Amino acid sequence: MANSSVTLSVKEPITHVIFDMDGLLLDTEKFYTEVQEKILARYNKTFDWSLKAKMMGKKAIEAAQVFVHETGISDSLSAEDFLVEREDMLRHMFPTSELMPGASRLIGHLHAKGIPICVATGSHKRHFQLKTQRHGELFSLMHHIVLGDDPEVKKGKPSPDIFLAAARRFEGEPVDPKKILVFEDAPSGVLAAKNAGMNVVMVPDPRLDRSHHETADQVLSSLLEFDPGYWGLPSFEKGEN
Ligand SMILES: O=P(O)(O)OC[C@H](O)CO
Ligand SMILES: [Mg+2]
Repeated sequence: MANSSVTLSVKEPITHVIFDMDGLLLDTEKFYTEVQEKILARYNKTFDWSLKAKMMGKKAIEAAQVFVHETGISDSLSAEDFLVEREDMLRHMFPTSELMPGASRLIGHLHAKGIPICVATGSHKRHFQLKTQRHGELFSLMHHIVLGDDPEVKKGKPSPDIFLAAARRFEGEPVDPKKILVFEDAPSGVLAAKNAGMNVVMVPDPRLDRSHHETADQVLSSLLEFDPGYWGLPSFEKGEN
């Protein structure tokens, strides 16, 4: 993590914000973990956080390839068959998705202050619809949403593709990446934001190895801890929630 004593005088004030979705705005990473634990148990193997760290944030097929190869089950289960099997369980779980603490307050605040905000998620369209079906009002505050199966997203995170596509879709002149703040929970997402030349606040699951924190500009244990003023964004009003 960068030295927190760095002051605003050497940092461009943030004008635009990009949010990751799974594990950052929505508490959906637990569904992937549960399903992957179940599948691996069949092969007498356990799913751990070092494997989770390599999969999270990625496009479905990219994560699936990591899963079958890293666990050594690729001769018995192809990445494509893993996705079919996983899908059957996930589609029942996703509609129950809940917001992460502080997500609603932060999105509402930035929107009310006129800060352009958007989502950049590795999730594809069908999963996005299932996960957000109870949260339409909140997601409607986003200027735009870039999904993992968007034609402009050639490669998933840690490629910068998705964040560069998200930046291009804001109104007006091209936005300097140094003025964009990305919120991420996944190591691949943090790297993608840095590869795009952007600032990144990481809100990692506490079970993730701390070595993954080092690339982020700031690490928080919850969105509730975020101080907009530190980044040159409008501060929360007293009592705002
Ligand atoms: O974290 P996101 O929103 O990029 O989503 C990526 C996958 O769908 C889940 O890890
Ligand atoms: Mg995520």
